[in-house]
Amino acid sequence: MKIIEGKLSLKGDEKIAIVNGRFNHIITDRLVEGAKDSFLRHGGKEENLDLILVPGAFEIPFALEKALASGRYDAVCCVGAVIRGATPHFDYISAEATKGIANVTLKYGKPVSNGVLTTDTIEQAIERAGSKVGNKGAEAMTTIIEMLDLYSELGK
Ligand SMILES: Nc1c(NC[C@H](O)[C@H](O)[C@H](O)CO)[nH]c(=O)[nH]c1=O
Ligand SMILES: CC(=O)[C@@H](O)COP(=O)(O)O
Repeated sequence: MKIIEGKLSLKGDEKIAIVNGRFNHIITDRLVEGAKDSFLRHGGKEENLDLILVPGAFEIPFALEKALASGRYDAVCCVGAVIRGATPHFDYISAEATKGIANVTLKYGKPVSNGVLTTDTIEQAIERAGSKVGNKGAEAMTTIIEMLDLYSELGK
């Protein structure tokens, strides 16, 4: 059986954007740091990495659409932090952000990852932004690095 999977390495010329929802920036700043660190450690060049900032997770799909439509990027890493409050707002924001990212991704056929935290508590978010559970921003970047290599494997 032939197994086809992407390697965790970049060629060095890949142009990647991070789309970050600034809401809960105490958390999302750490997710961006993790994503950037993963990009550089896997062979990416800092001049090929753009950071696109939007107010919150709800606006991520819009920025993702514009970034991919521009043709400037080989892949996009989305990060954000939706943390439950006292009203049902959490359910709507997290659902729309997730659905929006998925819908836009399918439109362009380029690797996109979803590093948007959806947590019940700030503690859970802290644990996923570079402490006990890891850094979901770094994981999201590593995902598109693997997917970029898989795409090139499949395109051969
Ligand atoms: N509560 C959170 C939000 N809310 C803001 C929305 O994302 C959006 O910016 C607003 O509704 C205006 O359109 N955003 C997050 O990223 N995280 C939250 O916890
Ligand atoms: C995810 C949210 O929108 C949430 O943080 C807002 O908090 P609240 O539901 O208390 O207004």
